[in-house]
Amino acid sequence: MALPNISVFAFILLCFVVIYQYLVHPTFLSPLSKIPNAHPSSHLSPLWILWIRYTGRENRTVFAAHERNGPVIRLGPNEVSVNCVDGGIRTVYAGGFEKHGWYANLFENYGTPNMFSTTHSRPHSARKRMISNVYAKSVLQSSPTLSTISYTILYERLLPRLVVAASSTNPTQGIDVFQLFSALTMDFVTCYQFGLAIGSNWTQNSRGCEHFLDLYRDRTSSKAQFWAGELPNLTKCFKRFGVRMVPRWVDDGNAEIEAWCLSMCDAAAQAVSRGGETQEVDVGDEPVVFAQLLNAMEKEREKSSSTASDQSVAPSSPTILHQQQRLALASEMLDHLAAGFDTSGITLTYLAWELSRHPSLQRQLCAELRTLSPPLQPPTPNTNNNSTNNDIPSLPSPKDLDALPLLHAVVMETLRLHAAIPGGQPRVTPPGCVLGAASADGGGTAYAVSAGVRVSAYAHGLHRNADVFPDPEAWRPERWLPAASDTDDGGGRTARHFWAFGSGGRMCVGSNLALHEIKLIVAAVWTGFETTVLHDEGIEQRDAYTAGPEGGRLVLRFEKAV
Ligand code: HEM
Repeated sequence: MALPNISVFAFILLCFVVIYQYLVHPTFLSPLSKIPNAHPSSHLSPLWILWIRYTGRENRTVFAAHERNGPVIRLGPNEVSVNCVDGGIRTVYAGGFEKHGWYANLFENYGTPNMFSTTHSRPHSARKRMISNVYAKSVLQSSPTLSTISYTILYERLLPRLVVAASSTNPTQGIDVFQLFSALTMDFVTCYQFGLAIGSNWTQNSRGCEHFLDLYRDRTSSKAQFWAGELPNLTKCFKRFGVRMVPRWVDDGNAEIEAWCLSMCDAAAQAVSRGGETQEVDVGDEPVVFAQLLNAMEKEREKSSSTASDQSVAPSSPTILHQQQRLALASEMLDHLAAGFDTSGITLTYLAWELSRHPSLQRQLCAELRTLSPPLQPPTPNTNNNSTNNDIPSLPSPKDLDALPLLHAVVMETLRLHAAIPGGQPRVTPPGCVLGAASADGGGTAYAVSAGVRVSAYAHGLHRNADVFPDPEAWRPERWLPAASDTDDGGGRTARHFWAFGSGGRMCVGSNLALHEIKLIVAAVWTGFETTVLHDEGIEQRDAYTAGPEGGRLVLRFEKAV
């Protein structure tokens, strides 16, 4: 008789524990219970937000939930989202909260961490110190290598293509600029990483570019990212039993991309060692980013081997890299290459789309670009002496380019409305975290949040705050002109809400390179040409972490500007 009583008692106890753990605590007792739910089930289970992510609706849905419930909302039992500056991005990102494991799940290459995928602050800072110098604005603006690369890409690769396109008499013929801009930005970033001789030349190799973009889109497809990023253990477990949540071709494509980047790294390592021996590397062929990281790693290795008690660590030659170092370099390079080309290509595509639909603004921009000395336009044939040689063109100064107000406004407004990374940037709360802000007039609420909670902000939502950006869905570059910013504390509020590059210690390290190359490319296109839209079906932005056009293309017609 005693046994059944014990089992009944144990069963009832178990029910109580389950009810407490999964219902009472998350609903009433957890510090998060005071935060408004994005969905009626958010406090009980992560299933709703997982489903929203799986179906590719996260950015829009989370923003709509913020509109209903305020700047701090609960997405799941252990997850919140913030959509404000004070008590939001200032606390989380400027506060140095560590990255969530989602980054390591998705962004490691060769099974090796890199700056972007590293979750903990200390190893991240060590890597950042090694490399960030080459992306500093002053270094980029004075780099003879970047200047040679820019000249080659714009004058020898891009402008001849545009001249041919603009001389076509067929009014239905155009250029897929999503592909063209992806090619150009890939060429910029890989040539700065590895030098002109090793970096890509996709601006003149559409087939190669198309093949890579196909592989890359499989790698970044919503479903592949969902399984690998959100449910990595389940995905691995399924795979062990032969069920592939991420299709084999995605893994094969990844392997091909990794092999391509590794081959560029190996070639760059050889170029560095040849340069060390002969000092005869052309300025445009210097592998700036790769060499910077390689040298920093070598210094680090020498320092640790001289302090190590075991002095038997063999010295390495840059050409014979240890496999571990070789993969660490390649993982970093592949990350910069991917982070760099896709985001800038997307930005240029939306900028081109908006400009092509705003012809009068296009003409104003053209006039501004023509004030540059020299303007960045196709070389004119030298007719004075009947010579067939063209005048040798040169580039405008980076500082003059950067000082053009309308160009800057057009770029900023595109980055606001069509942020290339509109998705959540997940971090983890430390102990003693408070989110949201109680204002002096009694409005707003501050919430104490326990440690270990996933917290994200989204550029998609921050950039649609109608108090800061009136009529937020409209593309209005004038918001960023000096006259407009005079009206709101000198542009401080708009600047604080601008989050296209993130903020804090994990903010985009390549933002200066991105802005520089984007402005150069815009100047090269719209100084001498006018564009109109031929095909823009599928131009809506994907709802994803990195978000290009749904249709994967935008076809524009190019004509010579008068
Ligand atoms: C328009 C162009 C670009 C946009 C909108 C952009 C945006 C961003 C954002 C939002 C982040 C933070 C992401 C997060 O924490 O989840 C980031 C980080 C990063 N970006 Fe960019 N990016 C651009 C161009 C570039 C370029 C050209 C490079 C490299 C050459 C680059 C390299 C990186 C790296 C390495 C990180 C990680 C930084 C760290 O963890 O310390 N990005 N970017």
